[in-house]
Amino acid sequence: MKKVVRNGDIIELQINGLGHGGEGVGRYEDMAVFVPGALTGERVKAKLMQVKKSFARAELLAILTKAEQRINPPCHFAHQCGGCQLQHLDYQEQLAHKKSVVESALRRIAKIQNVAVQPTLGMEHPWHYRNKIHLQLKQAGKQIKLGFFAEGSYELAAGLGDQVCLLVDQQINQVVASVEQLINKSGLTVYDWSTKTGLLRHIIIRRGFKTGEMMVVIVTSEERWPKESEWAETLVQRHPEIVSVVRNINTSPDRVILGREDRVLVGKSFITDELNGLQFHISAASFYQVNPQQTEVLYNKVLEMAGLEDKETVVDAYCGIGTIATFLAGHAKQVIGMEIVPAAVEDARKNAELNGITNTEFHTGMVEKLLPHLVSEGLRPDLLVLDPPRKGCEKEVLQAIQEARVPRVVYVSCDPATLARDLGILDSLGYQTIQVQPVDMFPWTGHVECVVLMSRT
Ligand SMILES: C[S@@+](CC[C@H](N)C(=O)[O-])C[C@H]1O[C@@H](n2cnc3c(N)ncnc32)[C@H](O)[C@@H]1O
Repeated sequence: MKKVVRNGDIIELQINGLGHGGEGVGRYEDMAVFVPGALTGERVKAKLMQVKKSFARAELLAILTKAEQRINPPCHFAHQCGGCQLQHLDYQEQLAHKKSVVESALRRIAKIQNVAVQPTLGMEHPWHYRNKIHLQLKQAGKQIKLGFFAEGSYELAAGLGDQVCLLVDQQINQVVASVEQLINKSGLTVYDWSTKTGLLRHIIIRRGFKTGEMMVVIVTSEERWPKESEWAETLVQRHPEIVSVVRNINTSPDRVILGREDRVLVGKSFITDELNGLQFHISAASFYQVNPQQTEVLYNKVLEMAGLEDKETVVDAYCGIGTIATFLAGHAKQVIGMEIVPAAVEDARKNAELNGITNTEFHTGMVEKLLPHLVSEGLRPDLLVLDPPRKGCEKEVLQAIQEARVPRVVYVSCDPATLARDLGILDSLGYQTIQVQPVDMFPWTGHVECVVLMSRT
C-alpha cells in the first residue's frame, strides 16, 4: 500500500537530476521531490515542506553522499539569497546542465527531437558580470538594510551594505555601501507595504561597463522628500562616476517596480554604454541586457544566424532600446523595431542617431497588435527577430509570422519552457528549428538564455 506522505516528514532521497530552477530532483513514493541545493548523484536527508498530488518540495537537511561536481559556494549568502541557485555546482557542469534544460524543454514541450542543441557558450571569468543591481530595503531596528529577497519570499535574505554581491560589478557594490550609509544618515524611511506609508520602495543601480557611467534610481512613494537634490549631490560627490540620479515616483499599491514619473535629481536622465563598438543611450525605464560581455556573444550569434546580405527587410520585435536592430542595421536594407515602453523607443531612435544609422524605424506598442497590423498592410519581412519577455510570444505574433510567410526567424529567449511552447507552435505553422544555441548570460543562477534559428519549410 502507498504510504501517506505529509508536510514535515523527514526522508532520505536519491537525487537523479536537476530541475529547471536548479533544484535537485528525486523520487519518493511515486512523487517527484524538488530539493534546492541538492545535486545529481547525491543521497540526501530532506524535510518535506509542500506536499502536492504528484510532487513535493523539500528542504535539504544533510548530504549523505556528496557529488563530485559539488563545490563550496564562495558567497556567504549563497543559500539564503534568492539570486544564485547553482553556486554549489562546478561552472562547467552548470553549462552542461543549462544545455540539458533546453534539450529537455524542446523534447517534452515542443516535441522537437531531431535538432542538436549546441554546448552552452560560457564565460571565462564568470564573476562580477552584472551591470545592474536591484535592491530591496528593510527597516531592521534603527537601521535600514539594503539587500535581496530570499527565494520565493518578500523577506530580505541578506543585508549587502558591508558585503559584496559576487555577481555584480565591483563599482556598483561600492555605491551600494554608500547609498545605504547615506540613507541611514539622512533618516529616510522605508515604504511599509501594510500601512502604505514611508518613502523608499526600491533602489536600482546601473553601470555602463565600457563607459564607466553610473545611474542610481531611487524608487519612492509620493511622500515628501525634503532636500532630495542635496542627498543626491552628496552621493555624486563620493562617486563622481555617477552621472545620473533619478527619483522614480511609484504610487502603485502592488509590487510593480517602476512608477510613471521620473525626476532627475542630479545630472542626466540616462547613461551610455558601448557594445561591439556601437554606442547606446539607456534611460531608467528601459530594458538593457545585464551581462554586457555575454550580450556581445549573444548578439553576434543573432547576427550570424540572421545571415544578412544587405538587402533584407528585418523586424526586431520586442526591441528594447534597439540594440539588436542597431547590430543588424549595417547588414540589412531596413530594420523595423517594435517595443512597448515609450522611453525605450525614444532611446532606440537616439541610438540610431548616435551610430549614424538611417535605415531603422521604431514603433511604440504591443508586438501582438503592431505586427499583425503591419502585415495586414503588406509588410513582408525577410527576417524576424523575436526577443520577448519571460512569458514568450502571444499567438497573434506567431500567426502574423506565418501569414507574412517570413522565411527566417531568430528567437532569443530567457525561458526555455515558453521558448519550447512557441517553437512547437511555429513548428505546427510550418517552421523548422535549424540551430539552437544556449548562451550563459547568468552564471551561478538557474536562468538559461537561448538563441534559435528557424526556417520556413
Ligand atoms: C527581453 S527584453 C529584450 C530587449 C532587447 N531585444 C534587448 O536585447 O535588449 C524584452 C523587451 O520587450 C518589451 N516588451 C514586453 N512586452 C511587450 C509587448 N507585448 N510588445 C512589445 N514589447 C514588449 C520589454 O519592454 C523589453 O524591452
